[in-house]
Amino acid sequence: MMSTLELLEDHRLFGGWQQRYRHYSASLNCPMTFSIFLPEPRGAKPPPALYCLAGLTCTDENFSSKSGAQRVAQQLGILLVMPDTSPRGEGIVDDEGYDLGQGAGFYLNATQAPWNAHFRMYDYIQSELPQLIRDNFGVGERQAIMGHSMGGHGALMLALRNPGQFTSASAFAPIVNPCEVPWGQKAFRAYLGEDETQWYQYDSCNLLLRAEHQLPILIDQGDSDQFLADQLQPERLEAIASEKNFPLTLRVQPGYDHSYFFISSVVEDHLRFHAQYLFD
Ligand SMILES: N[C@@H](CCC(=O)N[C@@H](CSC=O)C(=O)NCC(=O)O)C(=O)O
Repeated sequence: MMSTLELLEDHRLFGGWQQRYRHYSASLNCPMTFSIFLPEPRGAKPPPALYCLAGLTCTDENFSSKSGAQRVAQQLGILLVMPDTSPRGEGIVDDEGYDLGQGAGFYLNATQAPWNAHFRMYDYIQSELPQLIRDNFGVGERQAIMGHSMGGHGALMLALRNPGQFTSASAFAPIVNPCEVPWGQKAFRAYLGEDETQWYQYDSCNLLLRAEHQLPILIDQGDSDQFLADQLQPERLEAIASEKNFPLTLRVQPGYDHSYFFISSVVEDHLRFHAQYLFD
């Protein structure tokens, strides 16, 4: 069934258009919102899409209002898709912690009650939303994915699990080994249950160990990030990549923390990185 889009906001921005839509999601079984940046058309070729996944406590509006990515997206001719981070609203189960429930979907398909009624962010980002974007916007075939923190986990995990779907992946301060850190363990136990073998399919370190298909990956990490030691540790993924000759670049940025001030400082590099693979 084709989902109807309700336009919520429409702004001119850097020569393109920043819009926000609501639609009914069959994967999540509830209404969802997403933001999208449409660059000004150039020539007959439609723009490629870059999916931007946000982190814990975020909606689609954190990336759209704080990253500053649209200026370079307009220059390069890249369409940005900024999804919400979970199902949300009345009637959707939640948790009192900021790191579980609404705002903390972890880009997976929950198998455990009560979460499994709505929390299917993996299916939403992997197939439902890209199809919706293709059906409703002029968009090219190529797509790439990036994300921050929990969204960095989502971007890397989705790219590693779906060979050929994304031309490149990048992340700002990602959770790379959720099976081994408190944020991931709490979420995976609640959403996927006690059987840890069910967790591995959503863990980028585990996926990279087994990956047979390569794609270019860029990771930026601030060394003053308050979550670096306990939750992130991107050097774990870098070590596996180096062992496998996988094209992953980890850049450690001195003095930067976990905030959108960090993201906005390096986001231009990420768009230019993806542009190398999104265009002929
Ligand atoms: N409230 C929490 C921290 C929440 C937080 O820092 N969220 C980050 C993403 S963290 C990993 O996914 C974020 O992007 N916040 C929104 C923003 O606009 O900065 C705490 O108190 O520790």
